[in-house]
Amino acid sequence: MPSQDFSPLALLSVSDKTGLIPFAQALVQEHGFQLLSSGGTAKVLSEAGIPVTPVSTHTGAPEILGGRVKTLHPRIHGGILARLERSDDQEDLDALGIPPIGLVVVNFYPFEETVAQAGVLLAEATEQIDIGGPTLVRAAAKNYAHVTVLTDPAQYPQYLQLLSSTCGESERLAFRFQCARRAFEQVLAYDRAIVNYLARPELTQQLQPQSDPSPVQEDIFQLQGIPQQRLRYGENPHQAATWYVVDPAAPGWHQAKQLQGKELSYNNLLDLEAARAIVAEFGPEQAVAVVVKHNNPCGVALRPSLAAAFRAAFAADSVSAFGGIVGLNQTLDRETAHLLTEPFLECVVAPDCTLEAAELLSAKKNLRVLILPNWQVGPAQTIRTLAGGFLVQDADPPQGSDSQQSWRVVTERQPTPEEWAELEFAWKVCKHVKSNAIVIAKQGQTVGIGAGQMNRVGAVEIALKQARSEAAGAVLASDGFFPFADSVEVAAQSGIRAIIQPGGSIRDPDSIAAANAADIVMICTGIRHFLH
Ligand SMILES: NC(=O)c1ncn([C@@H]2O[C@H](COP(=O)(O)O)[C@@H](O)[C@H]2O)c1NC=O
Repeated sequence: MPSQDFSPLALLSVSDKTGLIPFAQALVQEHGFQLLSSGGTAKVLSEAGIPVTPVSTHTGAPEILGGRVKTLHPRIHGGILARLERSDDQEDLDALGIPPIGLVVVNFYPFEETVAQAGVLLAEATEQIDIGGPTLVRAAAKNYAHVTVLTDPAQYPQYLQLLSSTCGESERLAFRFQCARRAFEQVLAYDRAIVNYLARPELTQQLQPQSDPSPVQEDIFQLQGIPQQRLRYGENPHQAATWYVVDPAAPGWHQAKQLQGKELSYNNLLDLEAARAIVAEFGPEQAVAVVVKHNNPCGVALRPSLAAAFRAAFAADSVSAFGGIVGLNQTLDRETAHLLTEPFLECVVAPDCTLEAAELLSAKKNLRVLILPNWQVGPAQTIRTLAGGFLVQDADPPQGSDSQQSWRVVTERQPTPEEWAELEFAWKVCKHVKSNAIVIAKQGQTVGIGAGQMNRVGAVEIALKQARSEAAGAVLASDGFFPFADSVEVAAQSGIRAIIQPGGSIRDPDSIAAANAADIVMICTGIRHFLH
């Protein structure tokens, strides 16, 4: 019998008893182990004539709750987890008379096999979730410095071979470490099988009536970010802020190249993202420019050239555009750069920039100029915090299911092709204005925007006031339905000729009647775009 430099006490607790008897025999007869075992395992061993102490005898605590608690005892876990090189751990063991355990042999209740059978009830499957086994395995794996953990009968011969060999402690430690890693992998796979099973939709029906009638079915949401930049401050100077990136390899602002200008601020990043999202509503075929202020667009324009688009977007509300953030969807050229150098602007972002344009812009040292290659790619989900948690929702996608094909003309007059185009433009912009949102547009340019109002007619009035005489012959978009006919009536008085809105109010007929009375075209999209 080789001499031992580890505890010869082994705990065997296995559901799959394959190879158990010869292995246990070898442990006892050839290597001098004393065996501890849980009920069923102890029975098999003693029937085979192998000396074994039941865990319940060792702990003085009987197995209870029909086997739900067998090995969960400090006399077991203290013996497994003790760091034998530490005198304080040793003192604890001595004080309580706990012998260290050097080998733990466990395999789990066959959960996967159980749930693979047809017609297994949730209650039956739940009983097959092994608690004590993974606890033993995790404890032994954690203390790999002193304990060997075997989780598969296929490991038995290899372990016996190691015991018989003359190899040194470093090789034994390497073996224990490898077994520990394998053990944690098995625990992980076991838990994954449980999670997958519990996610089966049909299980909800099997829940007892006294259980929660609306259990949360979602998986745990894990949010992890890599710090990209400690920002100078947050929304206000007294708020600390950091910018995190979820996946450095995926498209996003971390891939933007800043050609010049001061460091990006928290508010710059928010406004840049708002500008990107608006620009992403439009394809690259036609030039689009947007000026964003406080996360709302104050001017958006669609034109054959980028310079013309910027000129129109800026002119849409040149008062608000002061200090704005500009988003462009085409390569920033010399002509556009020239226009950008005139007003005071905070940032400009474009998918690319010519050398000439970059040179011109360099005269405006403080203007932040960014090149964002994958500007169409936005987040798939959005996240907002609240006391005690956060909310996650799918992003409102650009050019999603909301298209002309699904829209309905609800008025007597049908839109002309030009009106269809104008309404589509206004609708796309309106989606990016804080609710209640109203956008008035004419010839591919916003002329009035009512943002973040607490009542819809108030937003209409603000937008009309800003549009002034331009409202005549313009189109109007509303992000939510009209609760009353008043918004349509006010719009009609200013000469609005077409309206796009989701529809869905019980008073839709009133709004439609008001539109018909004023010869206004109205489209109901069937989809709304609140933005809070
Ligand atoms: N509850 C406990 O304390 C506990 N301790 C060990 N087991 C598991 O019981 C099985 C062995 O039981 P038995 O020796 O009674 O056949 C093993 O799969 C082992 O992972 C337990 N069972 C379930 O959690």
